[in-house]
This record gives sequence, structure tokens and C-alpha cells, in this order.
Amino acid sequence: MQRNYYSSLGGHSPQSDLLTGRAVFTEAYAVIPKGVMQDIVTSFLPFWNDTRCWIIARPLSGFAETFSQYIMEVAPGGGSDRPEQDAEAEGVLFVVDGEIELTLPSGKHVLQPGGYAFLPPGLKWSLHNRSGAHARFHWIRKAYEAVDGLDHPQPLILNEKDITPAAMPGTEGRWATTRFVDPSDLRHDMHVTIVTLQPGAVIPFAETHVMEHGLYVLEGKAVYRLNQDWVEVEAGDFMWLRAFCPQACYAGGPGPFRYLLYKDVNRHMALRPFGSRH
Ligand SMILES: NC(=O)N[C@H](N)C(=O)O
Repeated sequence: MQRNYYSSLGGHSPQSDLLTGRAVFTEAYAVIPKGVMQDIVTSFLPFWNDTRCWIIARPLSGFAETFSQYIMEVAPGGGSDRPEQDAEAEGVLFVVDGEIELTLPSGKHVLQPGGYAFLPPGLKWSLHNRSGAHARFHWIRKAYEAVDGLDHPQPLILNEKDITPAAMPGTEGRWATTRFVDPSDLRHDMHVTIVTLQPGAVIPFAETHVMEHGLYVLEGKAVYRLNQDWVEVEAGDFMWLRAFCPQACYAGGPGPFRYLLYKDVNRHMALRPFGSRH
């Protein structure tokens, strides 16, 4: 079965989100509800044709934010021969709707919903929509932190349906993570995974950690604890969490609650606070 994660995006009228007022921006986190991703907040990117994008996360405060995240929408016939202009940037693509053709030095790959690509920095790639319908995918970009003595990671092309989710210990699979990258592979400095909670399952403690997150809800509903607040979220919503933002959740059902999760990993921290001279 082909999943369509995206059908809910933009499905709210602007009024309904005005009424529910679900958009939140605080010093610790932001919530961008699906209804806010309307035509007036689209961006267009250089060298992309028939493509628009919603930029839902970016390094912001000058402290330590590490990533940007886009929802890309490519019309039939659209795409780019020069998608990335920054040689430092690594990227992950995750398809939520339709079909894209990704060309790498190794050849052409067709990605459908659930399709994942890891693109190391400096890789030559291009992307086109050769199908007759719009294609939508997440594009997560980060400045790769190279380490002397570690090779750059290699490109990866995978699909979530080919990966068995790993259950969190003691949860009997009610909380599980689909991992596209081996967590012990230290060449990688970011992970993009899919977290799945069955109806009624919980993250039972307020996780508080240095890693930042982008969480895009692929499916279902939950109440998410963000810092000191409990926020209702559903498919199509996005949450941005700064380092140390406490987080927990309760999956509301009736179906599974699933989200795409970005996390920075596996690197030393700066020795001094941002902006310090000594
Ligand atoms: N909010 C989350 O899903 N966090 C994950 N458990 C994580 O940080 O790995």
C-alpha cells in the first residue's frame, strides 16, 4: 500500500487555525500547524523549476541550531539539475507524497512515499518529477561536521518499509524507532528516523538533552509535552525543539502516532559558549 502522508497538509482553512490558535513560538520550541503552511508562506529556491517549498526550520538565534528543514513540492516536469549550492551541506530527503527521480553518480533512483535518501556533502545530485502528479518530500540540510580520520558517509537510498523498527526496551514495541542509519556509524553527525507510538503509548519521562529536534507528524494524533506546555498535534504539524527542551508525549489514537525526527548526534561540543572571545 502506498502511504500518503501529505494529504492533510494545507487542508485546514486559514480561519480554522485562527480559531484554534495552535501556532506557537517560544524560546524553547515552535509549533507550526499544518494549516499555517498556506500559499502566502511558500518560498522558491534558486535553480529549481516548478517547485515551491515551505521552510519550517532554520538556524535562528546564533546560539547552536544546526539544521534547516523544508517541505518541497515539485510539480510534474519540475525539479533541479543544481539543487544544492553549498558544498558543506549534507542532506536527507524523505518522500511523503508522489514520486521523485533522484540522479546520483551511481545512477537513477525512483523514490516513493517512505523513500529516504542520505546525500553526503559535495555529492553531485539532481532531482526531477517525471510523474504526472505533484511530488512532496522533506529536505533536511545541515553543515556536515567532518572529523580528521573519519571518512565522509556514503550516499544511502532506502525505504522505511524495508526496515524493521527497533522497539524501545520495556515497551513491547508500543514505542519504536525506524533507523535509516546505524547509530554506531560515527561518520554520521545527524539522524533522521521515524518514531512510532501505538495508541495510548507514551514517552513516559521528560527527555531533556543537548540534541535538537525537528518533528514532522506523519500520521495520527498526540498530546506532546514541550518545555512546560502540553500541545495537541496531528498529522501535518511540525515541531521545532531547541537543545534541552524537555519533551514527552501521549499518543491519542485511534491509529498509530508517527513522526519524522531530526537529531544532531556523534560530535564534540564547542569548547566555549557562542560569541565568547576566550
Ligand atoms: N522526542 C523524541 O522522540 N525524542 C527521541 N526519543 C530521541 O531524542 O531520540
